[in-house]
Amino acid sequence: MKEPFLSALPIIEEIENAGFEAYFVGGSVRDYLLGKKIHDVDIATSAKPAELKTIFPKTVDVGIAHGTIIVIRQGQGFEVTTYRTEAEYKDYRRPESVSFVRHLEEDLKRRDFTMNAIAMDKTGSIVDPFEGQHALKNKVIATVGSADERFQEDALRLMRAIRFVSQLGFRLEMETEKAIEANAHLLLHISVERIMAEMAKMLEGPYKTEAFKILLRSGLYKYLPSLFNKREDILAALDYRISPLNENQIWLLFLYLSQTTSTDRELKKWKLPTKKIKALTRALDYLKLRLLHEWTAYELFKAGRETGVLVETVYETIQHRPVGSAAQRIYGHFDKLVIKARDQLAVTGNDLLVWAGEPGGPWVKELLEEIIKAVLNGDIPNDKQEIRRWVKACGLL
Ligand SMILES: Nc1ccn([C@@H]2O[C@H](COP(=O)(O)OP(=O)(O)OP(=O)(O)O)[C@@H](O)[C@H]2O)c(=O)n1
Ligand SMILES: [Mg+2]
Repeated sequence: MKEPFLSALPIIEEIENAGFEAYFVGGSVRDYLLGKKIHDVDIATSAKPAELKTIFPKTVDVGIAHGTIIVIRQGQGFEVTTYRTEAEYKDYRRPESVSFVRHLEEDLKRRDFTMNAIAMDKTGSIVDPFEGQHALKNKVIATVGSADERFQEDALRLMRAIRFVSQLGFRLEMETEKAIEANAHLLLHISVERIMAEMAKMLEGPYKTEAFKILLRSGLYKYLPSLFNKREDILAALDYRISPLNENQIWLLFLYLSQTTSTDRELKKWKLPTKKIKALTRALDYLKLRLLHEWTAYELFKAGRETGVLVETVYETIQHRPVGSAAQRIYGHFDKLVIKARDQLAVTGNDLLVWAGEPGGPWVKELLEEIIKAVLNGDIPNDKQEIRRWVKACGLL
């Protein structure tokens, strides 16, 4: 067995030594069987949280009502969850509390998709009562048992199904897709934060074009917080071009396509971090300029490298051109800028004050800006005396 399972093995062994069962479950087993990179291992056990606490001296309660604790071993944390069932799902969300059960199969039965309902013991043997391996082999996403029931237990699974399409390129089994359509409205019961977390993963997936198609076809898009939710026309027009774009690039493309006049409000509805909202709003302004003309040295300097790449990539997408060389082009442009940061300018605000012999004020910042523009545009070299001469000659001082 390999990492990261290897370092979690002692946890399973200690639980077994205490007379209980424990298995690797969920995404780690799925990704392992797919030969993909494994993020975090989840362990499911027949031991209840209180019993786990007698086995392990160091634990952290993270979701004890859901039966999840973190076991700390040699400074590393492992999520261990007691077998549980769907007895008390309410309001189409994860339940407030759960009923614990003693059999693995009962636990696997209430998981979302067959590919996520596979368990693996400490020797690497697979327990797969719902034919999850078959689904992996056939690249199919299918719910465990009744699709309506699974989506009604936790409507976030509607989004999860589609984000797995985006990440894995699998297709949805027919009943599962029909149930997404029939239950789409239940997404309204799910918090924006949880929807956003799935959306972020969806936007990073290599098969996002397909995911968007299903979002549209199933009608699920109508129940998203904003931006993607009203524009059937835009969603229908998205094609292979969006597949190389990352999350930020897609938000920017969408802001542009939607022609929204209230970027801030639309993005706030998704509860995006304020910093990200600001960055996207700023990028949208540069994108509008870029659509009018080629970057000027001053604009690129003001935008900065990262925003420059973001804007240029989306610009190329809008122009129906491949985005492959956008970043390199911006880096090349940026490298040629006479100054790349304000502190590289040969004069400071203080110099201006001394030259003018006048008290400070907004004029200092304004004049510095004029100088920066002139230096970047190549009107004057970045040299203190030359700048002084230029400022005087222009009558700016
Ligand atoms: N709404 C949900 C969320 C999770 N699960 C179950 O809990 C496991 C772990 O959940 P999570 O870590 O959220 O997702 P993963 O499938 O592990 O995907 P990822 O690789 O993105 O973590 C899933 O595999 C699935 O068995 C579920 O049944 N229903
Ligand atoms: Mg996981």
